[in-house]
Amino acid sequence: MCLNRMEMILENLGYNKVLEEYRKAHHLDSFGIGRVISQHKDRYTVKTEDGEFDAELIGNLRFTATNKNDLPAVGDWVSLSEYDENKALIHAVFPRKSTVERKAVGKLGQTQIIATNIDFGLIVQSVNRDFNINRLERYLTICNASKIEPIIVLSKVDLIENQQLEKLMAQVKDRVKNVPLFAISNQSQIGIEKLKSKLTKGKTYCLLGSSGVGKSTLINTLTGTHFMETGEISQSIDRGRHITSHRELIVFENGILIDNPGMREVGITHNSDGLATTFDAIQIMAKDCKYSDCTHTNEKKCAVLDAINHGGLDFDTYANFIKMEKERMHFELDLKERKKKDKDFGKMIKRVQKERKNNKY
Ligand SMILES: Nc1nc2c(ncn2[C@@H]2O[C@H](COP(=O)(O)OP(=O)(O)OP(=O)(O)O)[C@@H](O)[C@H]2O)c(=O)[nH]1
Ligand SMILES: [Zn+2]
Repeated sequence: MCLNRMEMILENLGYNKVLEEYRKAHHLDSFGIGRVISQHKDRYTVKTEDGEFDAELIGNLRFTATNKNDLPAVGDWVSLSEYDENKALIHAVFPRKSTVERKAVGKLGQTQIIATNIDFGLIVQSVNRDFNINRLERYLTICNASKIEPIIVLSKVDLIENQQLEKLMAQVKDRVKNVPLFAISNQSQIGIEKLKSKLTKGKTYCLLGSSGVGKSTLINTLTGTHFMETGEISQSIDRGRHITSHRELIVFENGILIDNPGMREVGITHNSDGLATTFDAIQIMAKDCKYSDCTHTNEKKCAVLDAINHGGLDFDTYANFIKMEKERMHFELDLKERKKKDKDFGKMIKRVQKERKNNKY
């Protein structure tokens, strides 16, 4: 297949056939196409074949959005038209292949999109203070729930002895099966080339992990640039985030990287598939439980509890599963409650409207 220049540039940004077909089917050919690389409130930076645009939504798009999550987010493909030098209007958001979400802080049962159209999640965990397999499983669950392929990156390996690293790697492999595992150091550059060779042009990688594990530094190491301000430099300014040169989505020769500055706390939302995939051993065992709605906590003839008693299931894995399952149930309850509130509110509005109509003469 012979690609023209536009297609080449867009393909490096992650553009593909599915998006092109959508564009044709929805008669968006007359608009330009680009990818949202950063967002500041209702302003977006959109990267296109002609460079970067400062873009806003056309009014219609803003008013027809039923939910905040319908609006563009970092990673989205959009149709746009230029109206001034480097200024553009966004007319449409393309359907998303995947979204990474988290629980919206302080908002009952609501989610907030972190990034969209992600192919892989680079779960970064540092081998010193941050190392925690339960948390690793939590991030794996988020990936699985979001239909994103996980890759585990143990960082800061310069801080420990080789022997200790081998022990940690064995621990991870023991609990987490079939997920690629890399050990790297931004400091000594160990493992960087190996990780880089695993990344592919045109694929989008979202960095996930606690604050301070070295995500921004890893982006700098991989791209060989200083796109990201890292913790050390910017600690004095507003706890280290968002300096103006900051770009949330970065294109380099081995793919597209999205940093994730917001990932302070990771919560499990309503998608139960994520838990099932992460804990598929438990899910398979659960088929043998006597009750189909078994909670695996106190039931008789529970295959999962049996497995623990007979050494067929690691207790820590089980405990982590139960903890996250509880969180998921809480989230679901919150969601139901919010829906009910919305419904009650809708009824109230209707009633008031009716009363107003009846009072007119
Ligand atoms: N020893 C060592 N320190 C590192 C390494 N990589 C990063 N650091 C340090 O760890 C600190 C945090 O690094 P960042 O890259 O800012 O971490 P981050 O994950 O992006 O943090 P947030 O932006 O808060 O999410 C900085 O002081 C880095 O210099 C490494 O490989 N080895
Ligand atoms: Zn059971």
